[in-house]
Amino acid sequence: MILKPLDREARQTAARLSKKLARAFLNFPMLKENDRLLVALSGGKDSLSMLYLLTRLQKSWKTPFYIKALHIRSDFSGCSADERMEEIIDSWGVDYEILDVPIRGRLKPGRSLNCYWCSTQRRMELLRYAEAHDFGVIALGHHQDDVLETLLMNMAYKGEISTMMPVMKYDRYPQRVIRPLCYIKEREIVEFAELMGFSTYATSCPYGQTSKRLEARKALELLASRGEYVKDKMFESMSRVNLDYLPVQDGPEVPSAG
Ligand SMILES: Nc1ncnc2c1ncn2[C@@H]1O[C@H](COP(=O)(O)OP(=O)(O)OP(=O)(O)O)[C@@H](O)[C@H]1O
Repeated sequence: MILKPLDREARQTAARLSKKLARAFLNFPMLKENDRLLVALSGGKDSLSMLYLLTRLQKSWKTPFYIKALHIRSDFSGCSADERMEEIIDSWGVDYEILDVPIRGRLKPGRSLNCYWCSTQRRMELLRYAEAHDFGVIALGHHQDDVLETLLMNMAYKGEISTMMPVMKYDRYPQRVIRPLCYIKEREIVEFAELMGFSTYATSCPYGQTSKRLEARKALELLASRGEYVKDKMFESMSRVNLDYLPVQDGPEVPSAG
């Protein structure tokens, strides 16, 4: 696969998105000096864009860190990347590894494959690999739209205000999981992937998106039809929780209106 040489527009877009990535690094405790960062690479537009932007940022970031990409290749068709992904990463000079994991083969008799189970298996493999190879941080390619869709889904179906965190840790593992694309919109990634020449190269999982996520996506797009700034406002709202104006049970008897 021949990647397009970066033209002026691609360079400008890369610079704009790198600023958003740097903002995420500055606002959340994503990386420490000399961290070893494992980039989870599906081979799709999001994680490929993330890998490119991280390697770009690595050159100018105030403290050094090491990057390696890991792709988990599963034993069912349509969900794994092929040699084109390897060509792209090779052309960027990034260290990477492909790990074969028999996800379908692990299914108990009578159980069928589903999105949640598969991603949990993948997450466990990433954590195990990170632990075995001394990586303190794992980067996932979720972007701002993913974070906001999850916020809407958790409110609507879980009755809870919560979402995917820009930085988090599992109780049983010392690794940090980070989402460096949390300020970047899906539209921006689509544009960037187009300019970079890997937009047509997408892995498509046959078990696809859940209908709840698709509904949350439609709701988000409807809200943002006034302007994409609405997504930034929604993201910002998560750092500006006004408990005086949320009907918290067991809160003060009569909250003060200030
Ligand atoms: N096979 C895989 N190997 C390693 N990491 C993966 C794999 N599949 C997914 N991931 C990681 O989990 C993230 C979320 O996975 P999901 O399947 O939701 O992908 P996505 O939102 O379509 O992103 P992408 O465009 O990167 O495929 C990805 O961005 C990537 O960081």
